[in-house]
Amino acid sequence: MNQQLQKLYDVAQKPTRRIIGLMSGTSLDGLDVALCQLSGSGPDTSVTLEQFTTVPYEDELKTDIRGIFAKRQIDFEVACLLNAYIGRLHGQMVLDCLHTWNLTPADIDIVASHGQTVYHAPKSQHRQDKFPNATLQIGDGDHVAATTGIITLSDFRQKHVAHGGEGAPLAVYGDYFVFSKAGEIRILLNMGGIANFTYLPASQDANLVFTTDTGPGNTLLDAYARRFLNQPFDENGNLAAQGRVSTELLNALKQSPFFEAPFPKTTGPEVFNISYVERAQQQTGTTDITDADLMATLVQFSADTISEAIRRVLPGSETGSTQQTRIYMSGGGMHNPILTKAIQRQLPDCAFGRTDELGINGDAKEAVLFAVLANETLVGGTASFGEGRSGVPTVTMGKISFPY
Ligand SMILES: Nc1ncnc2c1ncn2[C@@H]1O[C@H](COP(=O)(O)OP(=O)(O)OP(=O)(O)O)[C@@H](O)[C@H]1O
Ligand SMILES: CC(=O)N[C@H]1[C@@H]2OC[C@@H](O2)[C@@H](O)[C@@H]1O[C@H](C)C(=O)O
Repeated sequence: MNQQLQKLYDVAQKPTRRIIGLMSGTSLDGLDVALCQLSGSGPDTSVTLEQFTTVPYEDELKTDIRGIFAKRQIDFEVACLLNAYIGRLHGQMVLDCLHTWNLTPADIDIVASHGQTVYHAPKSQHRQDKFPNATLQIGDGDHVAATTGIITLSDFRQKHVAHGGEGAPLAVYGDYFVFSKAGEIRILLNMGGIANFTYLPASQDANLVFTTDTGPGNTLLDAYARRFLNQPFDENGNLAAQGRVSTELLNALKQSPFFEAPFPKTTGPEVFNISYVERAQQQTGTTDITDADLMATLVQFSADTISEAIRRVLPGSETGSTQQTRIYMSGGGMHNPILTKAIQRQLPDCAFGRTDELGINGDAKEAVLFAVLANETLVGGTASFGEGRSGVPTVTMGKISFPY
């Protein structure tokens, strides 16, 4: 037998596995690297986060990625070069982290690499009958494996699409396996570039679990922070705090068909970008509002669309429960007090916390997710979510790259 195959077989049989989860999100802030210890699978998954760091991206890399990111027309050579380059770079970043943590590649069983999303096109967005849902992540897993010498699982989203999903949010698998608790209605709210949540019923009935994107999280805030402040983001919502919400603009921003569509649904900066905001400003004659007012309006837009989506699953809605719901926040948006306070004001009946209180650092949660997904591919694969009726196909994800 190929020795690498034997190694994989051995890893799958170990009582615990050390898996490094890698996530580079739509904010392009850097690579999240989560070293996890995992045992069990499916709802019996147990995960301990041993180490976590975000390796920041150099400005030049951000510019290169932005050249092709979420754009319908791009320089294809750049995409081709970045696919290999990002794979190698992520591999090198893993090696640097291991060095800092006084570990070697031999201490790690698997790398689980999300790659960099460069385009996301669910059918509801591209509207071309003959084409299925589609999504594209680059940073090829073979390069990660060859650079680190560690067996790598990557490109997790394609199997989800192949089984009728939109390729996202994948968080639902990890959220259900790791955070579901009998007797508690939990909502896991992640606020990255795009916001999404997973609904976990108190019954823990997998058929009732579902997940959806809600629309923009930080993506528009970051785009305008770059323009107005020459900063990657509006730290602590400082600029937004100085502004007043324009109700007319806010209402126009909420007119996207995305918000009318039923759950589950996904989106990205392909839809929610500066052009989208500019069109809404032109329609409402608000092109001359101050930078602070625009930022305040965009924060309110994220907060409203997040809370309006969550409200649809609260007691009194179709779930019929009267229990209090606890919302566990994660992702960079949880550090923006203007955003979180606006959400809390809109959902006064909910209790709020962070996933940190469930043992997983909210900044690390998405990287941990990919370690959980890789673990599931190696040792699980049987957890069923109601035959995909909830948009959560029962599949294992990730392609296997041997280093040699
Ligand atoms: N102190 C802060 N004040 C305001 N915003 C913050 C703060 N810290 C982080 N953020 C926001 O969080 C973002 C990074 O979030 P995160 O790393 O979760 O995004 P991502 O993983 O790239 O996104 P996605 O989940 O869409 O893939 C920053 O770009 C910024 O908008
Ligand atoms: C296509 C893509 O990369 N989508 C991301 C993005 O970032 C947040 C939101 O949009 C989410 O749906 C998804 O990532 C997380 C990790 C997910 O799949 O759960």
